[in-house]
Amino acid sequence: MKYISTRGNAPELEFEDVLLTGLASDGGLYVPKELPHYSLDEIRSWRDLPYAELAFKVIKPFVGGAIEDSALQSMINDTYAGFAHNAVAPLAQIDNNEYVLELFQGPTLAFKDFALQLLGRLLDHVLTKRNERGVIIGATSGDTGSAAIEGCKHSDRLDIFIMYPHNRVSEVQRRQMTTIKGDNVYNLAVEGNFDDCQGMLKACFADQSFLKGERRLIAVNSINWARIMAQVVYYFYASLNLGGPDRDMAFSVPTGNFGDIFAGYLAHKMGLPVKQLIVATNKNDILHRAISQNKYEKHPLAQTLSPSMDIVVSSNFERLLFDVYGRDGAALSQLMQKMNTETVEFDAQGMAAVRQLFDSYSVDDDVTCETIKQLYGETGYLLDPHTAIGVKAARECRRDAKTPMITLGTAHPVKFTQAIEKAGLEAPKLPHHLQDLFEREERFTVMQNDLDELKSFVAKTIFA
Ligand SMILES: Cc1ncc(COP(=O)(O)O)c(C=O)c1O
Ligand SMILES: N[C@@H](CCOP(=O)(O)O)C(=O)O
Repeated sequence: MKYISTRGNAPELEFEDVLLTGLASDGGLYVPKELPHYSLDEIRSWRDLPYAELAFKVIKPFVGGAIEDSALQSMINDTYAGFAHNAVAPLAQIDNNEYVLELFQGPTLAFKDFALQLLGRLLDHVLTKRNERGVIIGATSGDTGSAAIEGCKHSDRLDIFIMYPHNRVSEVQRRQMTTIKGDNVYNLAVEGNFDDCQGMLKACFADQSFLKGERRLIAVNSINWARIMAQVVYYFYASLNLGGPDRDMAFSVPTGNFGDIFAGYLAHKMGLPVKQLIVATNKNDILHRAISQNKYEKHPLAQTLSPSMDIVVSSNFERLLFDVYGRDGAALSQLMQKMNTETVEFDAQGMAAVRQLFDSYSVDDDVTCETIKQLYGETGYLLDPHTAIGVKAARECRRDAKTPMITLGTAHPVKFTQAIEKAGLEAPKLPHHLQDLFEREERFTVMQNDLDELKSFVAKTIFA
């Protein structure tokens, strides 16, 4: 499998090199040159597979021959054996034909575990084979950070630096990152927001001279293709468990960096019958406005009760726009420059095609809390605020009642007790493995929103 950059001016890479990078050298994101496509018969034949076996089927073509089958299958098996539920991604029914796909059964209680617990293993495997060391710099609004640290903390091939917006993640999220003991783990509390952190991360890829050519810079955010690849699997899994591929499915996806919903779009392009994908946003609704009004206009980032989705510059939207612009890297490159500084209207025909599959909806904090309360009252099922935004959007945007509607349950409610309490409900208890989280010692460094400070911190640490 070959990978190309969305901006059309970077070398084509094979899987291993895509895994060991982040942004392409032209500033774009890597995507497969050609996607695998499956017939309904092939997809149907996967119906009874356990999650890890299905994951192997879906992931293998993206890896190509880069990793032997037995090693790949065993990394996948080990990854999902660490999840709390035997089904790995169980479906909870919340109404007639309406479901939550629980993607929070992994060790850090958010959907990020699906890709990041595997990514840590893949990175370690490939770096060991090449006898190389890598530096991870990651940006998180709360969940990617802890999942990446959990996935990479055992690797002596990696140093991992995670930037998060100081005082803008939940207390559980922060403690999940800052209490991990590991000589290779550094938490950086940046005086800024998630966009600032992600902006610095991208700037590090653009100029890597601070690593003196001695270390490889690797991304754990969804700009890394391997993240998206692993997230495609659960769309197939959910559908197959509800009668797919012999019926259409609709998915509502709490959205920030557009990685998770982009994985759903890929599943559809790979042959899975998907009737509707709903982009569910909080008050940071740039994607909702872009899709519903064809107007891409940045508003200042708002702090909400769903902090993981407090994102304005949504990286993976570029991967969708690449298709909207007929995979023309030069045209997209110009467009992306324009989107940094101007309000942009996208190609009308391309956006009309997008709207055949995508709908969007924005939910504010009050309605998020009302949704948590209402669903708990109806069913006794407790939603986290991000998933609540998905459920609300699903109910508002549903096109028909016959198609099963699956909201991606992106996090466990215990991570976001502020919203649960604001909804007038009692916060759940931490699971057993995190029971002493509030007694553990924290380690983090507060840092200005300053690229030079970040680069010199990283360089000083790894070359000490
Ligand atoms: C709990 C939760 N829900 C939803 C999202 C949004 O996912 P994406 O960034 O892939 O759009 C995130 C983070 O990105 C998250 O942590
Ligand atoms: N919500 C994320 C933000 C980063 O998104 P990613 O999927 O690109 O890693 C977080 O919780 O960190």
